[in-house]
Amino acid sequence: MTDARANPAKAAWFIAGTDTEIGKTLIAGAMLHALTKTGVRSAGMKPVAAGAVLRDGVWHNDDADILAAEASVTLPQELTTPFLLQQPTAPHIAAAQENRTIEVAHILSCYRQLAEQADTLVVEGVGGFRVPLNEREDTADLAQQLGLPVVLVVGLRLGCINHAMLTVEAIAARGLRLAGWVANTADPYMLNGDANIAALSSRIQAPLLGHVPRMDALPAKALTAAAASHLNFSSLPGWPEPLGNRS
Ligand SMILES: Nc1ncnc2c1ncn2[C@@H]1O[C@H](COP(=O)(O)OP(=O)(O)OP(=O)(O)O)[C@@H](O)[C@H]1O
Ligand SMILES: C[C@H](N)[C@H](N)CCCCCC(=O)O
Ligand SMILES: [Mg+2]
Repeated sequence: MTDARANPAKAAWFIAGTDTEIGKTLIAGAMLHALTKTGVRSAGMKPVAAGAVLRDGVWHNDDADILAAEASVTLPQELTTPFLLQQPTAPHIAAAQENRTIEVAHILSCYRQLAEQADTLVVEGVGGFRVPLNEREDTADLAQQLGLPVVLVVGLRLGCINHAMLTVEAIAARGLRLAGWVANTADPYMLNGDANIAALSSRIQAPLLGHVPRMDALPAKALTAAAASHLNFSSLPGWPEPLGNRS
């Protein structure tokens, strides 16, 4: 089987999370924001998006729109989000409601086409790391078949240490490289946030890319830029040099 690994020229990362609604899109958007600033062609992919609204005859999903707004190249939504589903629910259920079947093979085909048109790609997962996509496959299979280094977003709240360790184990079990992790404040009232980050740091064998505090509600673009200011992605494999350093 050919897979996305066959294209070594591209730098790309898979954004996984400890759960749904813990900041994957925020961090993926921040990555794209930082990539776009380096001057490379950047694109986002949210291959499976559950929850869409119809505006002016076009189906929109917030995650897909946030990633597209931060990317430096505009690519067709049929490629960046091949499975755009209406209901905000578990994706295999949302797909069944529309008599559709999510196919990882189709996502890989779209990914390869995107990789021809961008230098860097940020691929956001859906929910936690083992969300079913169909009767046979889940998001971990998608990550494995893409073969990308993984960035894990840990949503800081009580219970996240266990969720993070289970996710780290599942990533390793699929032979994937955990390239870095982000501590994102999901619950601003969590007790002992720093001690929780220290506990995670001592157990996760990958660099901490930064700690994003709980920020004020801002428009999506401002929130993404604010998140980026707390993060340093330069240790990620394939991360481009800043514009001024390239010859
Ligand atoms: N550090 C933060 N400060 C302020 N708001 C945040 C922060 N992290 C996340 N949010 C907000 O919380 C909500 C959920 O975050 P986000 O959409 O990034 O989660 P997700 O993990 O991508 O969820 P999904 O599984 O649906 O893709 C969003 O409205 C986002 O702007
Ligand atoms: C709709 C939501 N925001 C996500 N996009 C989908 C999360 C699916 C979680 C499924 C599960 O693990 O039970
Ligand atoms: Mg998201």
